[in-house]
Amino acid sequence: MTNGTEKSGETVAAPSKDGASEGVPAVQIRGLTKRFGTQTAVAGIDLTLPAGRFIGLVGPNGAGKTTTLSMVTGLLRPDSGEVRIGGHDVWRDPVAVKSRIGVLPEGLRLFERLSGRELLGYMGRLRGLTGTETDKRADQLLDILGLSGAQYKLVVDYSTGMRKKIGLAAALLHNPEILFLDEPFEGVDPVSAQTIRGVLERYTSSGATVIFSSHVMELVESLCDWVAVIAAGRIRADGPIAEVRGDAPSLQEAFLELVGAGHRTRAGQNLDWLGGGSR
Ligand SMILES: Nc1ncnc2c1ncn2[C@@H]1O[C@H](COP(=O)(O)OP(=O)(O)OP(=O)(O)O)[C@@H](O)[C@H]1O
Repeated sequence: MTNGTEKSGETVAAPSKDGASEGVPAVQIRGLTKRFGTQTAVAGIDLTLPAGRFIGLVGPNGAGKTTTLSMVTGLLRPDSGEVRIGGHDVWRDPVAVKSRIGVLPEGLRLFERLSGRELLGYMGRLRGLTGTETDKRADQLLDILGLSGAQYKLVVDYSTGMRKKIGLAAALLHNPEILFLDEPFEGVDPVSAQTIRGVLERYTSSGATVIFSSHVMELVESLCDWVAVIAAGRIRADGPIAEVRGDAPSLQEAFLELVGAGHRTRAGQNLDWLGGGSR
């Protein structure tokens, strides 16, 4: 149930005091599909993700996580289906959607010949912030993400973890309502991971929504309060973590059962030639 109103087929969010949408789900996906040649990457996804949650999208390699996130954020056109962000259709109302979201895509392409500082300056202008506001926010983000010392270095010379962090800063600069992150912790050292975690927890504690994809179940279990499990382009389970975990001892165990990979955990038994001893 929402407290939004219907207007020419569009769900309009009832604005709260701070202008955020109340009651309307962060993301509503209906019948989403995508094929690449004969390969079906996303095979008809229906999913509603609530606002104000820390949400993990988990699934094995090739499950369709990146393809789904790319379509949800308007980076890839679906073959069929519909996506609404905060009640706005991603393809019919892209400006309303893009002003509300921040995205850290997989394999993020950045402007390599700008310094980290210049990149944030450019993103701030693109997002309609004043120079003064952009500078203030950039200073704070660079500081908290430990990038102040590297702010004048060209992005092309950044390490993998530094690229994730400057990408995150760029995605957060305009204070979006919903943040989409594709594998934000991959290639990130434990100290930087802790920093990113702190920033995201601060962000969600004030009512914003984070949706991120990951393979690391322990991370999802400790960070998220909501999870969607995807395998072979379909949603296998979604809901509050405790509900999806059910009676399983951990989310990892529940995940292996849900994606039908329980038997593969014993697959190493067949590799009797591998390891020390005869060559
Ligand atoms: N541009 C493309 N061209 C052809 N096939 C693609 C393309 N993008 C994705 N696929 C295929 O679609 C399927 C889903 O890929 P996707 O990258 O969405 O999975 P994923 O869950 O993000 O995987 P991973 O965890 O390994 O990153 C895979 O079988 C992949 O090979």
